[in-house]
Amino acid sequence: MTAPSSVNSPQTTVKVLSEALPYIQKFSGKTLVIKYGGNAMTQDDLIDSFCRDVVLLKEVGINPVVVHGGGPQIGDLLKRLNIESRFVNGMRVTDSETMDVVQMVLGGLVNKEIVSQINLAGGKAIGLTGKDGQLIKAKKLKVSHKTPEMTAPEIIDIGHVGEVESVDTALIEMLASRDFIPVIAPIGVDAQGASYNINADLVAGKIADALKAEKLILLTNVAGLQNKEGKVLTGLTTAQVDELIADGTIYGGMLPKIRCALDAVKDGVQSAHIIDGRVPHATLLEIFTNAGVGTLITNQISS
Ligand SMILES: Nc1ncnc2c1ncn2[C@@H]1O[C@H](COP(=O)(O)OP(=O)(O)O)[C@@H](O)[C@H]1O
Ligand SMILES: CC(=O)N[C@@H](CCC(=O)OP(=O)(O)O)C(=O)O
Repeated sequence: MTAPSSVNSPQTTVKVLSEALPYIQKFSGKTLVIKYGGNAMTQDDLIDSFCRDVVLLKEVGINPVVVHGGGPQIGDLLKRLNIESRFVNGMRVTDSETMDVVQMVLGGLVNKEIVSQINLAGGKAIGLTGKDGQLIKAKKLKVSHKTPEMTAPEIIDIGHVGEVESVDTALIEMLASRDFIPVIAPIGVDAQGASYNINADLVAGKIADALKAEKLILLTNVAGLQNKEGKVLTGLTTAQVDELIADGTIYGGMLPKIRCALDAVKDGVQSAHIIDGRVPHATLLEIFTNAGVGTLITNQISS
């Protein structure tokens, strides 16, 4: 039977596999925290290719830890329930009713979809929110807001939105050592048992810090951090990032992403990458090739 023309020749396949060898050797035994954004999981085939990539990583001895978002999926259900979505500095204003929806969508729908797809691809995924085993201890986030007209920033209350206080790395390490792939929804809990909605980028960054991960990979729905002309920027310093925020080039959902990437490399993660999750197998392309997809942030350049 003749192979379809879209299928690579055996030579190409073997070349690709052979090129992956140094990367497999470099990252084997290392932990990679991969944040899968809600905007990159809007198509079934993308979820499927992402989950297959995660299973492949585990099969070659790398420890993937998945943290997922689900902002658009929360927005869809809120809309069906006639509840308005509002954001301040890229964070969802979360009243009690919204918090219920956040828990249903992140801890239920989205988490179980990823777990199920990883398991179907042959992996052993375990889904957790930060409440399970008190994995993510959180406290209320204080948001300061300033418009050009204001002389000083004001602190505003955006409801049940949290920030990470601590991460139970022992639980994640125990799962990873038994061949499980942890799939974590960004919900935290405080000492009184109150739940917090936490931006998934911030959770991924803190988990990468706590695990001293080799890489933090943030999959989103853009090619990387872009300038106003749409060019992907890479190798940015903290000062350059501050300028891009001040002039409005970086806004909304990119704000927590770039902040957590800078913090992660400052705190010991080797590199952080903002990559295009709409590209099939974007994760493998980032890890196993020299292609240099998206925006790379390392500690050498982020001071
Ligand atoms: N400078 C920038 N470069 C690229 N994207 C940006 C930039 N500033 C803001 N964004 C916005 O950030 C979005 C990604 O963040 P977000 O919507 O939270 O995605 P995710 O669900 O992947 O976390 C992009 O779709 C884009 O609209
Ligand atoms: C406080 C806050 O904004 N929480 C986010 C949590 C989900 C998330 O971060 O999803 P993405 O990664 O897909 O954007 C939210 O409610 O949308």
